[in-house]
Amino acid sequence: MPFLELTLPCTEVEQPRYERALENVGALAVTLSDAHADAPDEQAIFEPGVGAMPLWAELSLTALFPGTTPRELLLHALEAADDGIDWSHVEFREVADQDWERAWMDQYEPLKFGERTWIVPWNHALPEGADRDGSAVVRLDPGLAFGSGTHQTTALCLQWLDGLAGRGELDDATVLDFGCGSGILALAALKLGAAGAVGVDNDPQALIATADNAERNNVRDRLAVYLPDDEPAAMRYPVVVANILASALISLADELAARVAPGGRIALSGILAGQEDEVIARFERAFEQLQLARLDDWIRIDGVRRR
Ligand SMILES: C[S@@+](CC[C@H](N)C(=O)[O-])C[C@H]1O[C@@H](n2cnc3c(N)ncnc32)[C@H](O)[C@@H]1O
Repeated sequence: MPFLELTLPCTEVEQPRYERALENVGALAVTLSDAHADAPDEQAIFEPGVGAMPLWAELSLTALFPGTTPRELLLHALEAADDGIDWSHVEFREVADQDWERAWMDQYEPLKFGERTWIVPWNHALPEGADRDGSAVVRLDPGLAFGSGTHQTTALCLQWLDGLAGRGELDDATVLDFGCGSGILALAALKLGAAGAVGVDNDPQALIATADNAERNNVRDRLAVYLPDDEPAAMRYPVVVANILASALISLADELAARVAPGGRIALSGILAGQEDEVIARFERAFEQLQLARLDDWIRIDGVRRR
């Protein structure tokens, strides 16, 4: 079935409001990308996903509607949904479904993180090295959820988990993956020795992708998935990883801190270089030994929950 694709520029601040309006008028999927990613390579790095995050300074928001949707009617509906937004800048084009959803996966190759962590596309042969004893292999089909391993923010979290495993700090732990997307981090933690994992996401499609990937990796019985309000509030985790936007980390700081057991560890990702001080300022009361790691323009902050 062909789709009608709507694209419009937006800023990180505008993004949630725009996304809400698009979803309210029935968008099948809403995706964000770098407004200046013209080169095919950059487009390939972008991971399509319902509820994917704004990860760049200037964003382009793209929404998908059934191909039969009349454009004029859609614009009227958007104005009715939120007349405070200037919808005159939207652009339309028709796309075939395979262009939209999965074309990028043709370039998806196995990836190694740290000493032993492998992310291998579900349909790909196991690469040399991944079959060695001690390797932790996650078989992944991100589907429409964010989290294939190709984004720097995910890579920073996988490297962190791999490092914890190297020091035996995941053994028997239950890991909370807040903003689980495809489930990539929760699954990596399980493969690296965690006893259990909990994936939380506010996008129901991400929870489906996470559960499917858990089945694919034969760890479904050790992984629970929840929408944020359903996750048992009394749980305290020795290891928490949250790869969401800096602004979301800042507003969720107290909630996330409350989830980490005293002496437990947290890694925060999705932070653009330049945003780290603001994030540290919100987390330093609850966490000590804060450390920064950087990959390209992206920062990871990790720390230990004060006792
Ligand atoms: C950048 S993706 C990370 C996916 C995966 N954990 C990874 O590292 O690749 C962020 C995920 O967080 C989810 N998310 C964003 N804000 C959230 C919130 N306030 N509560 C729960 N999930 C959220 C999004 O739906 C998305 O799946």
